[in-house]
Amino acid sequence: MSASFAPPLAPSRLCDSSASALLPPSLNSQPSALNFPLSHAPHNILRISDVTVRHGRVTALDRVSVNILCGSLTALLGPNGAGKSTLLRAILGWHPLDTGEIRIGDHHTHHQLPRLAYLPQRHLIDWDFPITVRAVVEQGRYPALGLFSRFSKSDHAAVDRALDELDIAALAGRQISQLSGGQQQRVFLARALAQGADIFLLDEPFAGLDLHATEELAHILRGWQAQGRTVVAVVHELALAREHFVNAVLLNTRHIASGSVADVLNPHNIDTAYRGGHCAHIDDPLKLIRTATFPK
Ligand SMILES: Nc1ncnc2c1ncn2[C@@H]1O[C@H](COP(=O)(O)OP(=O)(O)OP(=O)(O)O)[C@@H](O)[C@H]1O
Repeated sequence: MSASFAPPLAPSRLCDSSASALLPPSLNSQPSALNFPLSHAPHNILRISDVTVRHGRVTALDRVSVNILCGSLTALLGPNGAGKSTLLRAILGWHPLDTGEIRIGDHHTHHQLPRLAYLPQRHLIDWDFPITVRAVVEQGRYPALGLFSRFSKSDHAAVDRALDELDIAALAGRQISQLSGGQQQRVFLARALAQGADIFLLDEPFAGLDLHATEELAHILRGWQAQGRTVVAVVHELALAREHFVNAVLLNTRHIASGSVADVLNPHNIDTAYRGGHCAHIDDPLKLIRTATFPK
């Protein structure tokens, strides 16, 4: 099954031809924050067609087709083992595809990797590693540097802008181990931003965040979307997806549904995704929907 959808909000500014004129002054004065040319109209920035990924004998994705519109804010949902992380990693080119193809716009992903920024799951990051906030954010510039290249003024400026945008400039000298979970998450988002990417693949960015940090992160992601950045985030809580996201993709090894959050998270789709797959222990999908519709 294939799906293509437009966000219900205004078209992405970075995705249309008048983008630079519409950008907020803070971004207009920061040309190197975005390293990629602006296109002429909203379009499908991620084109995932008939993708199968197997890990040995396990089929993680089975002929999944879905398009993600440029400048959209999309929650990627599904039960444990549904293939969400595999899909993000496949987009990054880290898993060979058994069938199908993934394109960034009209191009193969390997020509477009600098456009993609990835936030791994929290547990994959060594938070005790002795490194400062600024040094983590500087890592975002490394892929663009040659082997022995030094940081240029524009690299330092990109790091400064990312620290400012995530409001963590005051923490630049601190060790990441000394930060709260919400602050740590901002550091890694700043690293992604410093890279100059315009497509953000975030694996469970809300995991472990309290209500306040969740609200702050959602605010940041909505801001990115308003600026025309494309955000795809793995989300486990349906209520969170309903409250903070515009679009949703529901997976359970196969594509179940995609479109606006309201359309995707209906009882039928949730039942199909969570009962039909690995999560038969969820005995009341309607309860999930009630929770999703009326978050406490
Ligand atoms: N490196 C690997 N080797 C073998 N099997 C893997 C590997 N990575 C993932 N899998 C399997 O592929 C399937 C999809 O895993 P994936 O991590 O993509 O799911 P997920 O939806 O992200 O799950 P979760 O919500 O629990 O993080 C699972 O059955 C998982 O056990």
